[in-house]
Amino acid sequence: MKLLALLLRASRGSVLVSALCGLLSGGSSAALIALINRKLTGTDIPERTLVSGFIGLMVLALATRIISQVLLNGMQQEALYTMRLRLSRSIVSAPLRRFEELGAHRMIATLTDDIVTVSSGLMLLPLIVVNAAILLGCLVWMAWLSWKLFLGMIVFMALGVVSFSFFSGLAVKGIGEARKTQDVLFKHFRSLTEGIKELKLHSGRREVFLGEQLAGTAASLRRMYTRSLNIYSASSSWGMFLFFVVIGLLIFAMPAFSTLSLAELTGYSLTVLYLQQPLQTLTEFVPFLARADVALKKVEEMGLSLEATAEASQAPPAGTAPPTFRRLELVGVTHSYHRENDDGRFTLGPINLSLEPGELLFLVGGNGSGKTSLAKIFTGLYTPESGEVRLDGQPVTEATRDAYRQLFSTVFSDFHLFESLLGLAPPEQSGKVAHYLKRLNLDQKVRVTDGKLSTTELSLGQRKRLALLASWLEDRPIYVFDEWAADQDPLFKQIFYEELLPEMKRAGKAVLVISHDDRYFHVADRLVRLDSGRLVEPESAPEVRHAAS
Ligand SMILES: Nc1ncnc2c1ncn2[C@@H]1O[C@H](COP(=O)(O)OP(=O)(O)OP(=O)(O)O)[C@@H](O)[C@H]1O
Repeated sequence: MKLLALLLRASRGSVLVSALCGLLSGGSSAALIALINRKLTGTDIPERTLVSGFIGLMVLALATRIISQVLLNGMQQEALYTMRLRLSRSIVSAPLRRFEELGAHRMIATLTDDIVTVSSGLMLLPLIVVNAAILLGCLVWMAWLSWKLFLGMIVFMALGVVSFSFFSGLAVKGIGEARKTQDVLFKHFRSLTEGIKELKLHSGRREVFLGEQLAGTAASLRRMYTRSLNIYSASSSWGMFLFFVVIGLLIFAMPAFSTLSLAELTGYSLTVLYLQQPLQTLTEFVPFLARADVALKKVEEMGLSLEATAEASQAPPAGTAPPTFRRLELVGVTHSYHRENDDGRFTLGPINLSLEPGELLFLVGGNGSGKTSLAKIFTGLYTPESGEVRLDGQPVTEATRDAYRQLFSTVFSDFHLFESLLGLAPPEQSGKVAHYLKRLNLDQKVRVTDGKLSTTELSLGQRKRLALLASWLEDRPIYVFDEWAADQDPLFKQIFYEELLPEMKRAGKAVLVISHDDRYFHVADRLVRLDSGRLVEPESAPEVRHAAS
């Protein structure tokens, strides 16, 4: 079972000690039953020995149960911790394109739902060990009481296990199918939270979304899980039925066929009855374990699929000065998007383009012409399918790509604003941060304390200014702004194009600006235009200035 393998990976030694304690605990419980049995059916063992044996076994069962559970609790939390971190690292290490293809909704489903399901499954393991040990101990006791009855009992148990496994196999298949549908449900949840305004404003769309799409998927999930759980319930009830058949046979049929004493039969029946509780617990846990197993498989598949494509390169250690450059070139680079079940295919390139320190390069073109995709190749977020990215004449390779990315500071149009500046604003930089906030006209709105932003609940334009602040603090040699000014008011738009960009240029920064603001194209040193993924003849800045005026 995958769950057990997960724990074994966390600590083989602790699993063994814990399993041993669990076995001892279960064994002591079974021995208690044997002792009670003896006492009830009459024995020549002295009363004192029985009482001290009873107390000793009780304490042993308690202590070993606690040790077993405490050890397993520690291990399961350790395993979860490792799993969460490993998966998060795999997500960051996977190529951006792989991440986009898998889809954020799937990763959220795995990081949250699957990991919680695995966690619940792991919590059951200590109880399973203890109950399995009780079962085992009772079986040993029953074999000792009468091996003939024991053989009969084993036949019934085998029948129970085979039929239960058959049915639970069907149910596990159903749970696997349901898990796939759960990904679709998470996609709908994402649309629900991100499209809340659109849904609120249009009752017709809301009803189609909630009543058909979301409800349809939720109903499929309900049907699949109910079916699986019903199969489990039926097979577990069938197990209980077999159980009573055994008791019936013991009480009514056995006396007719065997010479067993009443005391032996009573002892046997008592043990069989006691067995009901651990058996029931074990069968009831199976669906949860099956679900946890499916979830763990999903976590591992996601991890493996991300790790299989993980980038091998390593960035220089954090805190080292950002690298410098003399010339960056794209030589014949191409990129295309393939989508399953979609004939439409967008191809970018081949593109030849260069950038040098102190240069303001504007990248313009219609919607969907490939500007953002090109910026992703430029910054090393996408690997070109063909052609090369060259830094100071040297091709950027798999091994150097992460280090190459450290040249850039970007604000993409779907930027993310972290709540803290993540180490970008140590106390000695506080004067600089205050200066930038004032420059961005945010000093009345936002404070930065211990690197943490007082708020990110701001207008889109203001949030973009904060993203620019982070970018300034990164102080990298190359800046990329993807339609940064699109959400700024006219005054700040002008400040951006006519003050901030020229300042960056004077500071020796190379800046790639993706823009639709033709009023400001004259600011560019060079302007290149993309049309359906192809660079059209670069226009010179003076011509553009003429066209814009
Ligand atoms: N994640 C993606 N998966 C598949 N196809 C994509 C993806 N992103 C973009 N595309 C395709 O690539 C084409 C270029 O997209 P891109 O975002 O690079 O254009 P753009 O020039 O930046 O557009 P805009 O001005 O609207 O921002 C689009 O037409 C789209 O079909």
